[in-house]
Amino acid sequence: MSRTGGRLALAMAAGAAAELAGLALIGSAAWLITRAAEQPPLAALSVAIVGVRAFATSKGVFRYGERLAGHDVALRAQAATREDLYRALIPAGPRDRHGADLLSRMVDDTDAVQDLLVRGLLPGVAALVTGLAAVVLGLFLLPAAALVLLAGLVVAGVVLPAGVTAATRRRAARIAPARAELAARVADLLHGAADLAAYGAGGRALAASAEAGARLAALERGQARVNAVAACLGVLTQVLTVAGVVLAARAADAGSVATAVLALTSLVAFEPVLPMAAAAERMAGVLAALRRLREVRATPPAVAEPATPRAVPGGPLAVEVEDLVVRHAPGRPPALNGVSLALTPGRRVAVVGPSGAGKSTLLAALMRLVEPESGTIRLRSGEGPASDLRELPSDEARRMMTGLTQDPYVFQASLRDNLRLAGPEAGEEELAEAVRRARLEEWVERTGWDAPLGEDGRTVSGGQLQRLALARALLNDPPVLLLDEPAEALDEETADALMADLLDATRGRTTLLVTHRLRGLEEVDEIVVLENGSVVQRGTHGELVGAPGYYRDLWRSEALVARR
Ligand SMILES: Nc1ncnc2c1ncn2[C@@H]1O[C@H](COP(=O)(O)OP(=O)(O)OP(=O)(O)O)[C@@H](O)[C@H]1O
Repeated sequence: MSRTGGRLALAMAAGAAAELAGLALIGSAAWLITRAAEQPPLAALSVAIVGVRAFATSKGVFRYGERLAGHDVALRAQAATREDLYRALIPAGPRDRHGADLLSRMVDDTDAVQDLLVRGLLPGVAALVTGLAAVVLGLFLLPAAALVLLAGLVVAGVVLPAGVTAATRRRAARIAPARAELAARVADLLHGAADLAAYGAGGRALAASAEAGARLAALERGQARVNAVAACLGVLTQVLTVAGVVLAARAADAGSVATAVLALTSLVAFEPVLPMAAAAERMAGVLAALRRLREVRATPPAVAEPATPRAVPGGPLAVEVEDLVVRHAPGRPPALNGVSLALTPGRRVAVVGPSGAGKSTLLAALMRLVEPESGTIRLRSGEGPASDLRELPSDEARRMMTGLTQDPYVFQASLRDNLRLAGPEAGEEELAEAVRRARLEEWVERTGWDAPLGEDGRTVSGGQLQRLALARALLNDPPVLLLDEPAEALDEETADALMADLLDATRGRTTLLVTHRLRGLEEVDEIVVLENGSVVQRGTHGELVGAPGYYRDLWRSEALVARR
């Protein structure tokens, strides 16, 4: 048996033993009290007295053991499920799923795994064992009473839970998505607070959240009503069964001792059985949650990992992109349509083009975040043979070619830790050097290395954010540096200063720079102009401004803006 199986068996055994001890405690106590009323010699009661003490103590010990082992196994199972989800999500990427929905799956739905064990399986086993034990005891004392008890237990433990399941199955399947919807609305309210306030749309967004909340509340109220009715019916069944047992004992003239033992053990036998109706309701939700988790696990990875990965080439790397075609979804026009370019060690290539031309898609293909439909990306070190990027493990490929992403994220951590993310081993000297090259030292001097940076980087200006991201990229120092729109969303002056510093800092590094601004590109070795996923022009800045086309037009309009 696996270790988890062993722990589960231990928890089930402890739970059943605790319920059995409870049953035996009540049975022996009932026998002791009624027998004592007949005033027998004390010796006739001594075994029962010891029994009562032993059962009372052992019940607590077994209950403690069950809680310990049960929660241990449940929390381990929950942790393993979360780990499994992370593993499934990392290669798939967050592409099609809303963050809040994923978070809700990660938190609420994985709780379901815990409930499956703690509120489903373990109490179910304990209820079954206790019910059977009570019926067997009844059979020895009075078969007719045992049959009444059996009927009552079947109603409370099987019929009622089945009824609850039937009444709530459809609603339960809607609760998890409704909770995810509410989480998504609340996340929108939080993250979009500034935009909502700017356009006076806060009221509508709040109303939409309130509606989502009301939908969830209505579903949960419906569930709660079914639960309440089931709980009432359960207690009614318990009372009627005990009354039936007493009547059967009276009719058979069983005597006061046997009647008391039968009545009280019947009463206690219901204790673990009654929560089964509520457990059935929860199990319907648990099954829906498990289905949602399966969906996430079944998300195919964004890129296929090689069956037999090749070793990553060492030393300075050349990158050869040939006839690359990338389509984001079947049936959509290709985002890249036959792109070829070469990056040789120490050279800088800039990719420019209008919005939607495919620039970010090219970087995504280089970072192995999307699977090309055709064409190749090869890495070559020195005179050695080239390796196809697809033959390398994808995280190794990302280690070789990475850098400044389009939306750099600032973590809620100190400035130092935000930088260390890209170089965990970096010493103070290296951190200071990266900060100096990204021209951030003045800011760092002012704020200090340990200054906490706020959520979503709101304490950081746009220019500082891009420089922070550049410092990270320089610290990480990959063989091939990729820079995606580093001057995006900056004002002219800040963008000019950043581009000048960036071109300074990347001199002599193998760099692919995606940009929508042309100023400074005199410095790069080659410029590739992309339009509609294809290379329409390539050359140096001097060559491109001399030829009609997108580059010259943009250059002229930039010059006009600069002159104003
Ligand atoms: N994840 C995606 N799923 C579907 N289509 C996508 C995805 N990412 C990009 N596209 C589409 O692919 C095309 C190229 O997009 P890409 O982001 O590469 O352009 P870009 O040149 O980087 O644009 P920008 O300068 O605006 O960032 C666009 O038509 C875009 O709508």
